[in-house]
Amino acid sequence: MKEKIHKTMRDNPALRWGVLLLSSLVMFFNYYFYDALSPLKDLMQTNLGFSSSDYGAFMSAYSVPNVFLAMAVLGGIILDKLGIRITGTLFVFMMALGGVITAYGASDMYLAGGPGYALMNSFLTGYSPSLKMMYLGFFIFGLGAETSIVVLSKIVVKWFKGKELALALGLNLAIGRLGTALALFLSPYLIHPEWTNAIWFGVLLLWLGLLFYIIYIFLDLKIDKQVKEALPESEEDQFRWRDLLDLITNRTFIFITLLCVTFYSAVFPFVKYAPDLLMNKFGMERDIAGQISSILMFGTILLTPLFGWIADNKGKSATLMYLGSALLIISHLMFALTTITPLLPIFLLGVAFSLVPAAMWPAVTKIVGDNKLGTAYGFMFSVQNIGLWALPILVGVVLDASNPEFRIDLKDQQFKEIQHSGNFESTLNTKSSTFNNKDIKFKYVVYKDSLSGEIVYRSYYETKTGKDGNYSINLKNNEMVDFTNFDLLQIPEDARIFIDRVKSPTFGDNDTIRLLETSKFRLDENNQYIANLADSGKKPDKKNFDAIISIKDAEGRVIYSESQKLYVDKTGKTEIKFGFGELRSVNYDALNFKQEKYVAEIIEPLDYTNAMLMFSALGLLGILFAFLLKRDDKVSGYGLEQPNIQK
Ligand SMILES: C[C@H](NC(=O)[C@@H](N)CCCCN)C(=O)O
Repeated sequence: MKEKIHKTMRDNPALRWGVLLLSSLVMFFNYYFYDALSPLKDLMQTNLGFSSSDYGAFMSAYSVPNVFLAMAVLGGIILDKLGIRITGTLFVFMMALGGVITAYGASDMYLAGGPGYALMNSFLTGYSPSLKMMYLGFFIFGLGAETSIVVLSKIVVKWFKGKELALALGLNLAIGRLGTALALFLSPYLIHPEWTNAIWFGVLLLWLGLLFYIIYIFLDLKIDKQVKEALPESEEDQFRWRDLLDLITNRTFIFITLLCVTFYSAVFPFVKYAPDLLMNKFGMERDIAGQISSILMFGTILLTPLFGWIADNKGKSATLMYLGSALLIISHLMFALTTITPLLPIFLLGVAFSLVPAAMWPAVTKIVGDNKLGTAYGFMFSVQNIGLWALPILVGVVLDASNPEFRIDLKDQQFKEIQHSGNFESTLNTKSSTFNNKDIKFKYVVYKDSLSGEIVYRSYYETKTGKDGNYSINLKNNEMVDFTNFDLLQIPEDARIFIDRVKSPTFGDNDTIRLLETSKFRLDENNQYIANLADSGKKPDKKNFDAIISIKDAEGRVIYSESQKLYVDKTGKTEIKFGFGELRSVNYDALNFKQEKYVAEIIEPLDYTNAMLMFSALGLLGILFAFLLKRDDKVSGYGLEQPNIQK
C-alpha cells in the first residue's frame, strides 16, 4: 500500500532555514552577552572597585545555577514536561532579565542609591553593592542561557531531523561563536561616552532575542499542529533517569565528560581574561586587545566545520581531541612564559578550540546513541559548568595573590605633591621579572573622594622600566586621557572654540575641514554651547556629521578636545554639549583639582604568569583524559577513530 505523504512546514526550505536563522540569532545574542563584559575588566576595577577575585566571582555567577541546580539537566526535564514554547520563553526571558539586572548594577542610577542599593548594602558588607547586584544579574542570565542552548538545539533538531541536521547544528553553533567574537570586538568601541553602554547594548540584543523567540512561537504552534496530524508523538527524545544512570556508569562517557570539563575550562574562562591579559602583558589598547581575542572565535567559525568534515569522513576523532589538548597547553605556556607575539598562541588556541569540539560532540553520539543524546549533552553541560564556575574564581584569586600592590594609593599630601610636581617614582609590585627593562603602560586615576569611587580623571602612560622594575612617570606626558570631568578644567576667558569636520575615522589632520572658529562662546550650566555654523559660511552638506571640538587658549594650545556627532538644523545652528563625546586630549596644566577630598591611584600592569600557568595545568589534565579516552576506545570499541559517516 502506498503511504500518504504529509507535507509540513519543515519541507519548505525557506521556512526551515528561516527558523534556523531565528534560533541562531537568539544563540548569537546569548553568546554575545556572555562575553560582552570581558574587555571591560579593568573598567570594572576602576569604576566599581572590583578586585580580580571580584571580577572572577561575578563571571562565574553564570555557572552557579548550572552547577548547583544542575539547570542544564533540570532544564532538559522541564523542556520535556512543558515543551519548547513555554520553556523557551521562560528561559530566554530570564536571559533578558538577567542582562538588565547586570547592567543596572553597574549604572550611575544604582550607584547613586537607586532601587535595591540599600538592600544589597545591608549584607555581606565586604563585597560591594555593585558586585552583588551584577552577580545576581549574571546568575539569572546563566540560569536562562544554558537551558536556552538546549532548547534552541532542540528546535533545530525538530526542523532539520532527517534533513541537513549536522550542517544546521554546526551553523547554529558557529553563529553563537560569532556572538562571542563580535562582543570582544565591539565592546571596546561602545564604552563612549558612558562605559556601561557596552553592557546595555548586550541587554538590547537579549531583548531582541526574546522578540525573535516570540516570533518563532507562532511557527512552532503551526508546525506542531501539522506534525501531530502527520506523525504520532515520539517518546525517544524524552529525559529518563535510567538513561542518566547508564551514562554515569559508562567509563568512556566519563572520560569524554572529564575532557569536556577540563578543555572548556581552559578556553571559555580564558576568554574572560584574554583582553585584560593582552592589555596588561603586551600593553595593547583595549580595542586591539578585543580584536586579537576575537580572532580566536572567528578562527573557530572557519576551522570547526573543516575538522568536523575530517572527523566525519576520515575518522580519528580521539586523535583530534588529543592533538587539540596538546595545542591548548602549548598556547597557554606561550602566554605564561614567553613574550612572543600573542597572535601565535591565539591562533594555536583557535585551532585547538576547533579540533576538540568538532571531534567531541559528534563522538558522544557514538558512545551514548541518539536516544540518550539530550540527557548526555545536558549532563556534560552541567559538569562542564563546574569548570566554568571554578576557573574564573581561581584565576581571579591567583591574579590578586600575584599582584598584591598593583594599585598604589595616593592620598592627601602625597596626592597634592605629585599633582604639583607631576612626577611619580616607584618599583613594580610583582616579584617576577616579566616587566623589567620593558616599555610598560600605567594608569593614573583620580577619584572625587575615597567613598563614592567616582572617577574625575583617568590617563595612561607608557614608560620604560629599569632592570629591577623601577620606573618614573611624568603625569604631564600622558599617552591618552580617556576620562575627565569637564568641570575640572580651568578655561581662560580668551579661549577659543574650534570645530573641525572629520572625514576619516583615523582623525588625520589633513582630513579635517575647519567649520568654526570663535572666541565668543559661553557654556551654560550643562556645559552646552550653541554654535551658528551658517555664520561661518561653511555649512556642512549633511545634517549629522562627525566632528572634533577643541578648546584652545589664546596661544593656540589645546586645552580640551573631543570627537562627537553633531547635528545642524535648518538654520545652521548646532548644539555642542561638552563631555559627551570621545575624549581626545586634555591639557594637564588646565586641570584644577579644587576641593580637598580627591584620592588617586597609579595602577601598574597585572602579572598574568601564574594565572596562565594554571590554565596550562588544566590543559595537562585535558591531555591525560584525551589519552585515557583514546586508550579506552580500543577496549570499548565505540569506533571513535572510525569516520562518523559510514560509506
Ligand atoms: C557547544 C559549546 N557550548 C557550551 O559548551 C555551552 N555549555 C557553554 C556556552 C557558553 C557561552 N554561552 C561550544 O560553544 O562549543
